[in-house]
Amino acid sequence: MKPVKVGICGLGTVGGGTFNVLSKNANDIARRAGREIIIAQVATRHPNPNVDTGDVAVTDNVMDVINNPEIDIVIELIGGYTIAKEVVLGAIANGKHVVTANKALIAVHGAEIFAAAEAKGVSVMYEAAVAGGIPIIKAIREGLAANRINWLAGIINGTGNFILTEMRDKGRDFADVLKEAQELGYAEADPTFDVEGIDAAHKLTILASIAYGIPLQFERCYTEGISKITQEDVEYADELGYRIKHLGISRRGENGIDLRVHPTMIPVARPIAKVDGVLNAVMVNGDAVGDTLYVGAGAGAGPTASAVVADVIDLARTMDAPATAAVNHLAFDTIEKTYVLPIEDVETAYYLRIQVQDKTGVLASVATILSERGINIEAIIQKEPKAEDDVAQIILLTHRIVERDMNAAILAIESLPSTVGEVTRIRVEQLD
Ligand SMILES: NC(=O)C1=CN([C@@H]2O[C@H](COP(=O)(O)OP(=O)(O)OC[C@H]3O[C@@H](n4cnc5c(N)ncnc54)[C@H](O)[C@@H]3O)[C@@H](O)[C@H]2O)C=CC1
Ligand SMILES: N[C@@H](CC=O)C(=O)O
Ligand code: NA
Repeated sequence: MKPVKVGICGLGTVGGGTFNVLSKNANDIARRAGREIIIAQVATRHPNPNVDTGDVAVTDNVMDVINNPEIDIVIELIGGYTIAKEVVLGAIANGKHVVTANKALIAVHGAEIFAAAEAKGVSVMYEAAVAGGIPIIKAIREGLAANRINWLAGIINGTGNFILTEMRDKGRDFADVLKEAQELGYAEADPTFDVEGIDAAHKLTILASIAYGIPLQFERCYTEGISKITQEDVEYADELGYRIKHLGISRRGENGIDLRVHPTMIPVARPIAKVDGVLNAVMVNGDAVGDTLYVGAGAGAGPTASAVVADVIDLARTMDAPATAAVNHLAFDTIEKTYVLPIEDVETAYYLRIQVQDKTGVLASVATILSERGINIEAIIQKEPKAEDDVAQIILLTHRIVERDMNAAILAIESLPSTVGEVTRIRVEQLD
């Protein structure tokens, strides 16, 4: 069969990894794809010291790649919404298939991109966009295709998981670990996307869309990052038999679907609680299969390139087959109408940490506030002040309650004369 020619736009962490995997494993890849895959051209702003481009044509103008008539597949690895979008839409307009790792672009502009691709009869593939090297898109779309998906939950940001793990295991400082994650190529160009949960929200938006057949609706995803997690909370979680993980969670309920990214306390006995460092993990529950768990590296050159190249191989296998319709995300005429629940309507259990000046009678007042709102307490720890001028702490685990009621309870607790500062709240999930 005629070789497939690819053009790579962006030669940074993922672009460099993709170039190297395509070059190093060329023979295995050709065997699996049933044809040779040749890198015809690369567009990049900066050279990559880890890549020897040899005699491959290199340009600094992405339009050279998009307009190169030899190229069948454009691989977009620049990132962001501007040039990346031009590259993707330009490639589609020129009748080329696209592979991208850009979750921000897919989550926010996916509907426009997939519509353009459908109209042109080409495919846009994005396995690398969610959970890096884990073939989670393939698992949900193909492996679990028989199921009605009930819920999914995952650690889907490698940088965040790396930070939380280093904080817990080595007591390291947040900023210091983030810097290391950036040096290792895990973090987004703007690392607030990682630490404030935006990157995980992009990924959850994509996962939920495929899992439930619903539109991409990033703007409805509740998003909370890890930047407010303290060493204290990490230690108290341990004491209670829990781990704090930054999770993306989506559950199909009677009244709608929840779509939320936030720090979550999960029982230490759950396998996902032990998924540490840059590893990602996604649990998916389907009505026929039950619980499934997928674990692997969520960021970095090699793991992400693994997913990018797998998409290229998939395309190489199928793109010239007669009557092969482009597979683009969802069939648009089957998209389900759904209601994404506002976070106030979502029900979870809670960890609360309340700082108090004088404990006498405070616990009773807190218990009254909670019970008046139907909130049951599961466990309590009280911590004496560490120094004379320090505050005492009351740590509570509650049963499940709708967030609106918990918000009201927290406001009331914060208004008590002996409460100091804001109440810390972390949502708790059993994941069963
Ligand atoms: N780093 C990681 O572990 C992962 C990254 N991703 C996604 O992959 C994409 C790329 O990320 P990284 O490789 O980390 O970024 P990077 O910053 O390391 O690389 C970006 C590349 O794009 C090039 N570039 C920027 N503007 C350009 C322009 N106008 N024309 C030509 N080239 C241009 C730069 O020179 C650089 O080579 C992003 O969408 C990111 O979200 C997805 C999964 C994992
Ligand atoms: N910045 C992202 C990269 C992969 O998607 C992460 O840390 O997970
Ligand atoms: Na993936």
